[in-house]
Amino acid sequence: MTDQDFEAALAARIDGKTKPQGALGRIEALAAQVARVQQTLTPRLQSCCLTIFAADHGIARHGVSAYPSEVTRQMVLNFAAGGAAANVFCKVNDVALQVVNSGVIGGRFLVPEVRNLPIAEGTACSLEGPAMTRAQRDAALAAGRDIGQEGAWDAVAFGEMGIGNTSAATLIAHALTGSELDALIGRGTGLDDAGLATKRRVLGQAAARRPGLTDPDEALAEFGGFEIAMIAGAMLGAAEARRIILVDGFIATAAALIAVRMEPMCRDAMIFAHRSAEPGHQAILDALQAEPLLDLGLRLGEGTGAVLVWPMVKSAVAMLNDMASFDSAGVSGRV
Ligand SMILES: Cc1cc2ncn([C@H]3O[C@H](COP(=O)(O)O)[C@@H](O)[C@H]3O)c2cc1C
Ligand SMILES: O=C(O)c1cccnc1
Repeated sequence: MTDQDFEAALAARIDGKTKPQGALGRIEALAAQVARVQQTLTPRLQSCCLTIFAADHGIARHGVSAYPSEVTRQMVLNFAAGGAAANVFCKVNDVALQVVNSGVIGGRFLVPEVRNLPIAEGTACSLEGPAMTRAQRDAALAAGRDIGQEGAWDAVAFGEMGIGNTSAATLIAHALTGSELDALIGRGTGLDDAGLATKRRVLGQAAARRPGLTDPDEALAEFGGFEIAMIAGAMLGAAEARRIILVDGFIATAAALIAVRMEPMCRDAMIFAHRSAEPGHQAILDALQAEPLLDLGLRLGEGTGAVLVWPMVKSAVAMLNDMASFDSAGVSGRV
């Protein structure tokens, strides 16, 4: 079947369902996207796995977050114990969850629920030099790519935990979108006005080290985090495996922009879940020409927003597969 024939058959199948044409709005577009990714008019969308990547950030020593770096490790143990927002949302929505130590300060985790794949115990501080070496970046991308391809999941979501990672994502967004740095900086975990002023000063100094940087590989090494690099790699791997990728908030979307700049085709597999309350998210979404499904004022990360849209995407595919057509149900068409 040619692409044109496939598109015509897909449109006919959706328009033939027992509803006024277009009446399921963006649910129809979602169903069509999944059909295109899987290259079938009868896509399958049964299983989803959220992988949360966790890592620490050298820049967090400079007062850019409302919380200390120790929270990264403490939250990983909370994920392992099942107590975080991401755990609760996964359980309710039948999404599997795994946690990866991409580079948390304090060494390996000794609980079986955490996969230890650390690149180092946190990045270097991007105020002083590159956050990671090129070798570390490439190792993180490769580890992520493997995770994006493993298993038999129909859909995947990627979350993150890393105190200071709104700073890393903001610096990446500045480099890759060309938006003014100040317009991208937000309060992250809830900085007060003094904290926000500090964050503006610190990020301004870090960005000034590499003015005019636009290359995604370079931006990732200069400003990234190990969790952000692994998410970008995982998205590349998942797209290659023709999996649907549910893209979470500000940090996950910054990783998505890196992945798309590295390999534009992977954009086709991405479903953008929600618009984060972090102000820089919109600029990244614009750069990706993405209109997210939800706008709930979320500003948590962990993959929480991505998991919330899983039932919606599954519903779209059920519409395509299970809903009756005018013909099959004997319902009269338009006059
Ligand atoms: C208890 C707690 C749970 C979290 N879960 C996700 N984040 C989110 O907040 C952090 C980014 O914000 P910033 O750049 O301001 O540090 C990341 O760890 C992100 O995953 C959390 C933050 C905290 C404090
Ligand atoms: O939208 C996000 O991903 C986000 C926003 C604030 C803090 N952590 C994550």
